[in-house]
Amino acid sequence: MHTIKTTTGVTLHVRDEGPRDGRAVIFANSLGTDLRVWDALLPLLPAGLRLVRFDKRGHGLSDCPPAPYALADLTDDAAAVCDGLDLREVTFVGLSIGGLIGQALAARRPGLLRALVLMDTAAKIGTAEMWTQRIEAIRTGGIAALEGPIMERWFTAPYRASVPEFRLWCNMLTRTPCEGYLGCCAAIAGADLTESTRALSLPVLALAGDQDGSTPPDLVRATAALCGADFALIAGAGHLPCVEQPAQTARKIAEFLERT
Ligand SMILES: O=C(O)CCC(=O)CC(=O)O
Repeated sequence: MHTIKTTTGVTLHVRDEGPRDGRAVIFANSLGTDLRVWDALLPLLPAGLRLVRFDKRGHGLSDCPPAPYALADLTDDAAAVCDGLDLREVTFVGLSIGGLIGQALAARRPGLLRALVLMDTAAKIGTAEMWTQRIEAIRTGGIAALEGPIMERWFTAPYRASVPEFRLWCNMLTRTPCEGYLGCCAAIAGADLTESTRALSLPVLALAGDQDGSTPPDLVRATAALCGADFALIAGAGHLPCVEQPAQTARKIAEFLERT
């Protein structure tokens, strides 16, 4: 377990595993999850990689400054993790809002990133109106009030019906600090990376769960087309393919690492 303190004084929870001289791969989690979202995936990746993951602000064990956050704040945090660990030629794997952070970091620090994996994400996620409604609903009823519909977007029906760990993901979501969740909602609401993502020139792989209800496959495919990314569907997964189909997801990432 490591900590990185950003220049604005936010302490981030970081895990840094694998050989220090291995190829650096950093993972950024989604809204309402923490770095445990990568637990099933990481052991399935090729040996010898340096695997770094962190809880974005307001999630997991990282500090939770008051909402709202801007995508630039979250991007600064990710840059602070890379710089704090002296990572070079980084492959960035970002899930949903983590993918927004990856796109923004690739545009801002082209020399830092070697390749980008965009998992169940887009250059723009939802509309400002949709996020305002979600923020109001959570201010009124808490995150628990939205658990049912969020879980329908995150996981396929068979997973929700029969996998015991499903309850743990519900708990992770509803135990996310409200302020952290709302802060990140504001960051997503204000983010439209269409133009900067169109200008990216690094290798990009876009992945989408074929039953993702949050960032549906067509939305992810459209973002892939913007930056000339390879696109692949993960069969039998919702918004979190790294949880629901870790072996398929690991295979796609391993093939991408092999050729980049
Ligand atoms: O998962 C994210 O990071 C944002 C996209 C989203 O809306 C997730 C959800 O359906 O709650």
